[in-house]
Amino acid sequence: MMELKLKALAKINLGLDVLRRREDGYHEVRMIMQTIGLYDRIVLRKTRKPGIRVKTNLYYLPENENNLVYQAAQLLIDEFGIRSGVFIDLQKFIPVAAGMAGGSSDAAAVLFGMNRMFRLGLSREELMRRGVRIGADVPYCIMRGTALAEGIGEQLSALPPMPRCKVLIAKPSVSVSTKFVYENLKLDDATRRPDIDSLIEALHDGNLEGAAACMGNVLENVTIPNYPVIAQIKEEMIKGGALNAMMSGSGPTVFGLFAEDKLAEKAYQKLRRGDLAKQVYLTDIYNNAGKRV
Ligand SMILES: C[C@@](CO)(OP(=O)(O)O)[C@H](O)COP(=O)(O)OP(=O)(O)OC[C@H]1O[C@@H](n2ccc(N)nc2=O)[C@H](O)[C@@H]1O
Ligand SMILES: Nc1ncnc2c1ncn2[C@@H]1O[C@H](COP(=O)(O)OP(=O)(O)O)[C@@H](O)[C@H]1O
Repeated sequence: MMELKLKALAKINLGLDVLRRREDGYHEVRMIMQTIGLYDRIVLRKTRKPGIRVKTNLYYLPENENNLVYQAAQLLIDEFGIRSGVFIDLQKFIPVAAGMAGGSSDAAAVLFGMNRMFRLGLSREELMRRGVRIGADVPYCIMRGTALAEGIGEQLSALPPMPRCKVLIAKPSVSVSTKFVYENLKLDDATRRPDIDSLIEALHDGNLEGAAACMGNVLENVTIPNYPVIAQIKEEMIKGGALNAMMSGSGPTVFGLFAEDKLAEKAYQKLRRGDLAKQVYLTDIYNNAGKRV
């Protein structure tokens, strides 16, 4: 197999709670992860010339070892002494630095693809264990679907799939670094925390409205005071009929869940015409096979 075409799907966090700060600066989390239908396209090609070459359609993304796809390829080349080279063509559609695990999902796709291309024989779990060296969200991006993520995000348990609904995505043009958000999170009694257990219960019941009502992201305590546009987008989605709307990951992307396709389409058009967010998408919930539910 000389060439593989891969899709790297984005995620949203239906719930995100932080339990404590560890000695090494990382945080122990409890998050509900969900794959959605927004994706980057990756073409992975085997080359006779050794080494890794990366090409992307976004001028501001690195094409060297700072790109997470480069790191994913390097990891397997080193461990397995792979002698051919690889060319990775990365076409980005997932908003960058947005809280949607775009880079992590690209890395996950390359790990998955190289495992097949070079017949390394690694199981999904073995790939996941390697992925965490690249980023806390990489193991989940290999697993996909609906999952509870604990530890720093790498301890995963599958959950019953999120019921079908429309997902409206809006990314305002502000940049927020994940590191900044975690560093500025205060975990005192005044902090509003989501109830992750109730969210899990609603998923077990297949209850969309119940799950939406339990959504919450503790990191909004840091980002909303700094970027009020996030709260404005949430309000607009809820006014437009969303069951609920919330920031994904460390932000600044906001997503809204809609039970009715028509309302979702209307809210999508309105946000696209307005000026709260430049990048606006309407998509669906995806499962762990990378298919729409
Ligand atoms: C917030 C979340 C929620 O899914 O996602 P994004 O907003 O990035 O999509 C994740 O916890 C982000 O995971 P990821 O983006 O893979 O993190 P990494 O690259 O490993 O770490 C970036 C920085 O975030 C902080 N970090 C990350 C994960 C974690 N559990 N605790 C942390 O404190 C650390 O300061 C670290 O230096
Ligand atoms: N393949 C990649 N896609 C996107 N960003 C990447 C990639 N490789 C490295 N990066 C760097 O990682 C940073 C955050 O990436 P991204 O995964 O999009 O955000 P988030 O973790 O918020 O979902 C960017 O600033 C970018 O420079």
